[in-house]
Amino acid sequence: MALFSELGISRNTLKAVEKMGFEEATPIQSETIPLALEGGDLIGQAQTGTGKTAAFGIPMIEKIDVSKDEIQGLIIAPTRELAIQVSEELYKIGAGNRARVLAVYGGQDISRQIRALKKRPHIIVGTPGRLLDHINRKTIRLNTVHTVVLDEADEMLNMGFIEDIESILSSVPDDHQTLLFSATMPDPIRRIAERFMHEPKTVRVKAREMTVPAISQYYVRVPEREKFDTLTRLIDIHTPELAIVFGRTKRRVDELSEALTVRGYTAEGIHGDLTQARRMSVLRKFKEGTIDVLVATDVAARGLDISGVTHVYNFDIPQDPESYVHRIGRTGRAGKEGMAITFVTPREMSYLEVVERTTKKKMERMKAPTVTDALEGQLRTAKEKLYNAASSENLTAYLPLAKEMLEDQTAEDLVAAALKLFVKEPDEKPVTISEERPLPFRKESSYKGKGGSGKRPYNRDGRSGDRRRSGGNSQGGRRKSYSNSKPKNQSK
Ligand SMILES: Nc1ncnc2c1ncn2[C@@H]1O[C@H](COP(=O)(O)OP(=O)(O)OP(=O)(O)O)[C@@H](O)[C@H]1O
Ligand SMILES: [Mg+2]
Repeated sequence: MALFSELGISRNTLKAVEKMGFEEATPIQSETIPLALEGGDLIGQAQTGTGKTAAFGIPMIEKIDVSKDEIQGLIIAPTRELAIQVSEELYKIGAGNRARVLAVYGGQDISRQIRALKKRPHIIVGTPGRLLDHINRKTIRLNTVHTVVLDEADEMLNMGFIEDIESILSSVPDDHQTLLFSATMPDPIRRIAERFMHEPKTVRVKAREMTVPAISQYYVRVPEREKFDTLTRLIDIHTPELAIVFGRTKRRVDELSEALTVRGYTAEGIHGDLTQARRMSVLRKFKEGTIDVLVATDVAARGLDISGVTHVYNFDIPQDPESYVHRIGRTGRAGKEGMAITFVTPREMSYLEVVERTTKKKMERMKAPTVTDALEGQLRTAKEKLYNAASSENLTAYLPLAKEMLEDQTAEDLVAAALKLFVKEPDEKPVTISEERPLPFRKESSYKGKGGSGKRPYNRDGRSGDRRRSGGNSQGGRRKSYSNSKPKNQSK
């Protein structure tokens, strides 16, 4: 860790960073900020949640000449939510300089964006589709841009986005500086990236593992049809502050959020088929804690920084190791702890090995809890909470009533009742979760990294996760529906 004041940045920016509550620079920040300030191209790779946004945001703000009313910085991000989040962070970093930052993304009224563009922003943060739209309408001109950032660079240079990126970059002056950042950078993508850059330097924060140590990682071997009960039991035992459940397809997400709601959890889903207004309102409710469980496709996997996410459940194991890294990286951010649990069906065990080999980290096996386990787990937590409250809180105000109650009822009955109030008993309300086709069986050695196979259908504008498998195994006719009305009393 280094001090921001040692990194050669202006007083205004230093103050802004201090106001954001940052005390010391993270390793990726202290390594890349001075380098980026020198002006060369740069690839920055560091684990999720380690402050890559400020690592490119600070030098970008430093390079903006606010006396010029022109677009000087361009940041491209794969999803709308991420574009908004990054623009907010840039706005904070640039507050001391009064740098104007604007986010442009699909799903928002374009005429509103055109009006905002008339205020002459210095920095534009956008999703590829909407950026191209503005370029074609000539409502955005990039001929004054000197710095370009691709956040989630590997995703942006993957199939489906690369043509958009190429065409956006073709309207930026040749001598611009390019900064690429991501937690993952598979080799085939790195080679593509280098084509876009001029003698790039690579900064890779040295870490033995690709994931942060603050996330404890588990897998549960569980047959497809037992996944839902396993999930609810785990949630009951873990009592997450905020949890994200990742599903493979949009339909999966809809069914899961519906089923969780039926069983008494406050859950909502987010995926690329929802209107932008809906996506934003779900995310806002999740950040505020109005909903505890966010069910999502990979649309929420990259870059989103939501504090308080303590648990990530991969209801379906992701197809690519990179997706795994980004999904679980929604927890364990900025030095906080987190837990990630991945469900693996017996047929999909080879994917687990691929993920582990890529991340260089073994997941620990966790047994699928039975109804009894779930109850015992919850009772342990309830006991702890009661003990803690009894020993650490001031109970004077409650004692008179407590004494009174003990005259009517035995202490045992009252404590038992208090415990019961903490516990969510098994709920048997019927829910429907369609069976997902397992990922195609593959021999471990056949994994070659993504990016070369053209498997991702082209679809513009930030619907990251949903682009991937929207055709394949999502709505195929091979699904079986089953009704999960009676949870089995035990599962293996
Ligand atoms: N120097 C710092 N000190 C304290 N907190 C920081 C610092 N830098 C960034 N943060 C905070 O850490 C969190 C994660 O930062 P950020 O979103 O930039 O991570 P990231 O590396 O881009 O992760 P991802 O790979 O998931 O996109 C944010 O809440 C950010 O405000
Ligand atoms: Mg990021």
